[in-house]
Amino acid sequence: MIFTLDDDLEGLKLSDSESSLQQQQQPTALYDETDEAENVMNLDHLNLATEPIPFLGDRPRRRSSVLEKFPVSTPPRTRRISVTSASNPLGGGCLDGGQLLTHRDAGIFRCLADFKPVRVLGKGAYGKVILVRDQQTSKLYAMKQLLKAEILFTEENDQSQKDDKDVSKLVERTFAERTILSELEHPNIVKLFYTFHDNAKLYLLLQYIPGGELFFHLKEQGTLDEDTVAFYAAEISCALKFLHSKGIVYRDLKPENCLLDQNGHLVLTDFGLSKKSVAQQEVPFSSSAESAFESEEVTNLYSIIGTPEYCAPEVLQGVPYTKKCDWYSLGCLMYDMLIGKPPHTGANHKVILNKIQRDKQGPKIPHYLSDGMKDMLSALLKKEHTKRWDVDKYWRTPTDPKQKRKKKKAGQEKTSGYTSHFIFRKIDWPKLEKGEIQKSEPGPILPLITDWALAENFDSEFTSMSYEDTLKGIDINIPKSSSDYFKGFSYKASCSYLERHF
Ligand SMILES: Nc1ncnc2c1ncn2[C@@H]1O[C@H](COP(=O)(O)OP(=O)(O)OP(=O)(O)O)[C@@H](O)[C@H]1O
Repeated sequence: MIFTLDDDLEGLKLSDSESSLQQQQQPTALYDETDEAENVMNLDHLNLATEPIPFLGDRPRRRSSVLEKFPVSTPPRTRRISVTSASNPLGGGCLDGGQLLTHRDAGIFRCLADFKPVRVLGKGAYGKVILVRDQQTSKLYAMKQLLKAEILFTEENDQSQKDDKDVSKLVERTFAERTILSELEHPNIVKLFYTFHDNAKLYLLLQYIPGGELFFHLKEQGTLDEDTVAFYAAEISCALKFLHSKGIVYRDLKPENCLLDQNGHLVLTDFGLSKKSVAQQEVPFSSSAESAFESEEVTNLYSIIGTPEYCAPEVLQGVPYTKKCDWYSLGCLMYDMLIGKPPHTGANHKVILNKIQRDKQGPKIPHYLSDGMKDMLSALLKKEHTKRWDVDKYWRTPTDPKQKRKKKKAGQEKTSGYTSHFIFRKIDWPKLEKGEIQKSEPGPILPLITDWALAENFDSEFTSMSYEDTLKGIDINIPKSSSDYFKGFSYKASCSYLERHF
């Protein structure tokens, strides 16, 4: 039985089966005949999922869609992540040389036998995330597992390998999460300590964030008050601004990917869909790098990727897009925290895309929100990205009197300083940006944690799952030559990094 929270669909009298049948038979033009011709968009090339979105209780879990514009040659569930280099500029080890690492390698790398499973924390499209205990140190980690077979074989026929070009592209993208996370250190971004692989899987050993998903807390509380939303928006903004300054577009912001740490601070996880722009890869973080990034707009991306409910319209349209798509997603997430659902929902992804396209002025913002919050949401949720607030550019109000602000005309992009917005009046930005608030003050929601190993803030749907299968070798006949694809995946954070964070 599929439900939708969406008012527009509530009036439909069709039974579920009729409704989904009709949706599948509908032509995929987005507007009806009364709409302007230039706004009509054909979605056939997107190979959109029309299967129902899984519904769990009051709040449905949103799955990432991974779709490509040119062409849709691999199944939509195939992980599509992209990065052009697997190098590690921060000095972690990378020595596996392509052999199948089922053994510990001279004490440098870790292997599966080093970790004892405690319980399942979550499940994504490509495997489970398991809470594990390091047998040597008793420290807890979140172990994310990715099945190699998902990357190497097509979904229609598990025995047929994809062609070489396809596979190497997908493998390259599989490195993205490992590579991007190994280069980052930010209080609101999850830390990566080790990666390794064996015959069947790739493993990422991440910092365990015990407060659970924001999704879990939203499910419990329904909605959050404006001050709480402003606080989390500020923490997410710090993380996004940091990522953008490194040339990384996050692309999958949603409550399922926002975790709360033990002090109630927000930590972004799941960088599987993130993308690092080519031009930014070797550029260190500096003001000049930032301005080069702004002027070049090098992150013109094309992959249709993310979770439709939180995706910017330009991403869904398959036209080139930039880091601004993350600010639209932040608007969707804030809307969700305030209202209890993202701005556009529907029984399947196609319905959601149609609604976003139909909503010419952007989503309707409820009248009961404060004027400040309405102003913020409307600036972030501008459908036309050229009119959307360029938060990276207008992060602070300029102090230089020569940089006088032009008066903003109605409908135009906002040009005032983001951090000075009224909704952030209680945020101490200098302390937040330095990571001092994250260390010294509790966040607005303090997760209940009696014992870290109990994972009390994670859905029992996952914590009650069996993990036996996830820690056994899987008997999959992966050709030996395929091992080369994963050469360089194993990684260990530098000693100083490990010391700083444990
Ligand atoms: N570092 C962590 N600490 C605690 N829990 C985590 C951590 N990383 C992930 N999880 C849990 O596991 C879930 C799935 O992780 P993640 O989103 O990285 O997997 P995925 O396969 O990429 O998922 P999806 O297919 O939805 O994109 C998260 O939503 C979260 O509940």
